[in-house]
Amino acid sequence: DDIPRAELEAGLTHLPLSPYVGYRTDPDGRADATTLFQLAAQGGFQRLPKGDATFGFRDEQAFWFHSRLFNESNTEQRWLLVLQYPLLDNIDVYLRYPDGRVDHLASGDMLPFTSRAIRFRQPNFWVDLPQRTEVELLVRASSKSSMQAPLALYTFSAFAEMERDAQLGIGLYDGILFALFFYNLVLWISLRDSSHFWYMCHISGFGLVLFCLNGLAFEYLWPNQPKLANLAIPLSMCFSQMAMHQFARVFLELKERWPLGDWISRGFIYCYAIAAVASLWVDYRVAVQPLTYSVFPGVLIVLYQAFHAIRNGYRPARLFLVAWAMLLLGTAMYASVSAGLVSKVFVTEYGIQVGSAMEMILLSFALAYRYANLRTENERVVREANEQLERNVSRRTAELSSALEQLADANARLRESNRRDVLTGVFNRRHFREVFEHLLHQAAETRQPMGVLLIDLDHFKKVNDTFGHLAGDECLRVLSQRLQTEVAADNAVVARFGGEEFVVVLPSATAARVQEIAERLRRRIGSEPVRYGGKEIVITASIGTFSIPLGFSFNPDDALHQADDALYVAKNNGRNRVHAANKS
Ligand SMILES: Nc1nc2c(ncn2[C@@H]2O[C@H](COP(=O)(O)OP(=O)(O)OP(=O)(O)O)[C@@H](O)[C@H]2O)c(=O)[nH]1
Repeated sequence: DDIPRAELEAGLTHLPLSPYVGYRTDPDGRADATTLFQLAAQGGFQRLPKGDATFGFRDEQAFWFHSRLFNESNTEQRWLLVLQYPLLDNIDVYLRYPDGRVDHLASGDMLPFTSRAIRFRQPNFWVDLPQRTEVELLVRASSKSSMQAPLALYTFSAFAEMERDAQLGIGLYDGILFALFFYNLVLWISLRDSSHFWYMCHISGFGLVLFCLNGLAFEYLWPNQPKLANLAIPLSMCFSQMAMHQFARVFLELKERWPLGDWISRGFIYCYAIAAVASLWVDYRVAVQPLTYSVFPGVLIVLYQAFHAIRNGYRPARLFLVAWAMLLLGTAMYASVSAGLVSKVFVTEYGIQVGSAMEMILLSFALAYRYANLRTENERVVREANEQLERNVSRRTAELSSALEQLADANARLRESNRRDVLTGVFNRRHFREVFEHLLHQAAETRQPMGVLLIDLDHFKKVNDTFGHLAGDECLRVLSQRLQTEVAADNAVVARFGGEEFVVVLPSATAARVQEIAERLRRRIGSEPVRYGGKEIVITASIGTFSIPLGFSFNPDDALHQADDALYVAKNNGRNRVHAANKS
């Protein structure tokens, strides 16, 4: 019998019972207290493994714990026995006093909350420990959840003090979660970014799981519905895991950035949806055990997704990864306790709270960072679009003004070609008429003399007949060039008047000057034969001139008529000569 008895010395206010507890498994759960008290007397109980009542998921129907309590000198006689794990289904406490009396107390989350000594999230019992009396404690615990039965004795005041601190911690934690929840609710409503919505789901799912696990959900949400309290654990686990994967999908933009990772997340989400529905029917243990274990690969895959995103240059994933590492640490610690891998100490028991609180806060930062990132990205896109637009506009403007220039140019050329005779390049008759009218008007106004010459090539029909029409064309071209160069110095206007007939207007020229120029032109035409196709074509011209007397005003038709008459005389007088209308 090497398990020591728990001795309550004077001044002691609380005592964890693990070092003083022996345990025994009850595979079919049918053993009764009387038998177990006998077994205890025979040393049939073992010390706790690693000195700690944490066993993980076990197949045995029940566990029995035995301890001898001896109030040696403590003035406090009424103690609170607390079972510091809220998820045990049934707990039976038997106290055997020296006089043979056995008290039986029952609690656990399969009984309504009111069965507890104190309304508190962990099962608890009043235990009378009179001074200098050994009381035997026998506890039967059964659970479909992980088997943990850390027992402790508290005086009422010590319990109140301990609980104050614990409630403060829990309040702080839930306060952080509530604040982040509502903060992101506001962000979601105002920004309409679904990542905030999934973050809220992630927070509330996670918070709900912890609320169930630490017994507060049973205490505050459904104190009289033990069944619902038990069902809430697998359901909230499924919900929190679905929200976690969905949040990761949205935050890390997996659909666009890593479709395979997206598919894996969706796979997890579908599995949890099925598990949630299944947990309504299947046994609690069957549901919770795989769910607890599935948290490991689930969190790891999200961790890997974050790594993947960082490797592909997605900056917001960095903070996400740090946040996730915190959660991973906390979750791993908690799950390890549940699985009985590590003992229950502060860091392992509250690691999940600390880790997840850090995670939630960091994720909130990550969301803000992501938002800022998106905004900068949007601004960049808008700026680039604007720059592109400006470039396009100035290019189009340049194109347009060049087109306008070309058009103006083409218009000018068109206007010019409208004035010119196609064959010879000198002004055509229509333009000549406009200019002539203007010049006549100007001459009358400024009282300047002016001359007009009508030049008709002699026997041009014969040229065509002899040398061909193309040769005739060449003659017309060459002669009109000669006319132009000959009178260029006199500001003269040269135009083709008809087939082989030209007209020349000489502004400011006196009658003598008109005669002189006409004579010069006639000589120039006749003196130089036109060369075409190796042949020399001699051409002469008859010219009729009309000098407008000073101070007289003529209309174009009358003036031309005068010149034409003179030309007619020149022709009749034998051609190749000049005749002035004014002389006749
Ligand atoms: N090759 C060519 N011939 C032209 C053109 N325009 C008119 N002619 C010819 O010029 C000739 C003018 O003939 P007519 O009016 O009889 O006068 P002509 O033969 O010059 O005789 P006179 O004027 O009396 O000396 C015609 O045979 C027309 O075919 C042209 O653009 N090119």
